[in-house]
Amino acid sequence: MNVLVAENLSKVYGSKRGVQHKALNQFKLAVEKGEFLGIMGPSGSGKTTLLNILATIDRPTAGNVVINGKNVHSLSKNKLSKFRREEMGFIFQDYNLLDTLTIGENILLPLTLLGEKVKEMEKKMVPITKQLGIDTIINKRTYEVSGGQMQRAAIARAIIHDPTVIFADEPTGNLDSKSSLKVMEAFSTLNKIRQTTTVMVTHDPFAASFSERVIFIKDGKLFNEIHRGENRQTFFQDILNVLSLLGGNTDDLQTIRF
Ligand SMILES: Nc1ncnc2c1ncn2[C@@H]1O[C@H](COP(=O)(O)OP(=O)(O)OP(=O)(O)O)[C@@H](O)[C@H]1O
Repeated sequence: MNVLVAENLSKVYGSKRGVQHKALNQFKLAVEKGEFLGIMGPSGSGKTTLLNILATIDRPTAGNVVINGKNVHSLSKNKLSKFRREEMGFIFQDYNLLDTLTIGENILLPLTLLGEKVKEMEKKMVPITKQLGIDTIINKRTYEVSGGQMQRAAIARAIIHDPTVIFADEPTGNLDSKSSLKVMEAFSTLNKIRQTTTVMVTHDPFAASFSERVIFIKDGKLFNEIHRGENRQTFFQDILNVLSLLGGNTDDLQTIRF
């Protein structure tokens, strides 16, 4: 069953000089329930534009996004805010945790906004923080924990209200290779256990190799897509092969971790 469908998405940006740029061109995408999808492509290919439109942060020039049967860009402002709170989770490169709250309070934020009882909230938090290996740091502040721990807390926050879909934007962008491994292992395991649909944009082939399918974008269009088999290492090599065919910004390949 598809929980996220994008139909013929186009995005045209205008420039000050009146020149138009087509960042997305009739883009189609269908994501199945529980799938972990990676989106890759050279700098400027349209990844962020696509993620922002899917996550309702930006609007398409043409086309539709249907999540859980709802045409999200046609919802009223109030209905869209409610939909975002209940059905979406977000993970950002720079974690976006609030420094004034403890790690636990940050994780519980989506449930606090939904008005859940404290006991219920804590019951939900325990298995998730254990799974992510951050159950011992919930009373700490952000400045007392590492980047990897902050990103695992951000993952817990994104998943705690059981959203229909999680959108992740470069989740390993600020992490070293050891932390990236821990974060991606925990993230993909949690995604499998809870069957939470995940859409992740990344430049990092190592992070992408934890997805079940990777789509590659070039000039606002689908360039290729590959599926993971049993072996993550083989998938990693397959991703590198497509990236070398794709060309683009060679800086992207300098961050590769083997
Ligand atoms: N607000 C905007 N106004 C005008 N052009 C834009 C705007 N946002 C993006 N673009 C252009 O649209 C194209 C796609 O940009 P986008 O940020 O989606 O690419 P990307 O694949 O995410 O790149 P990167 O990997 O560098 O983040 C680029 O050519 C970019 O310059």
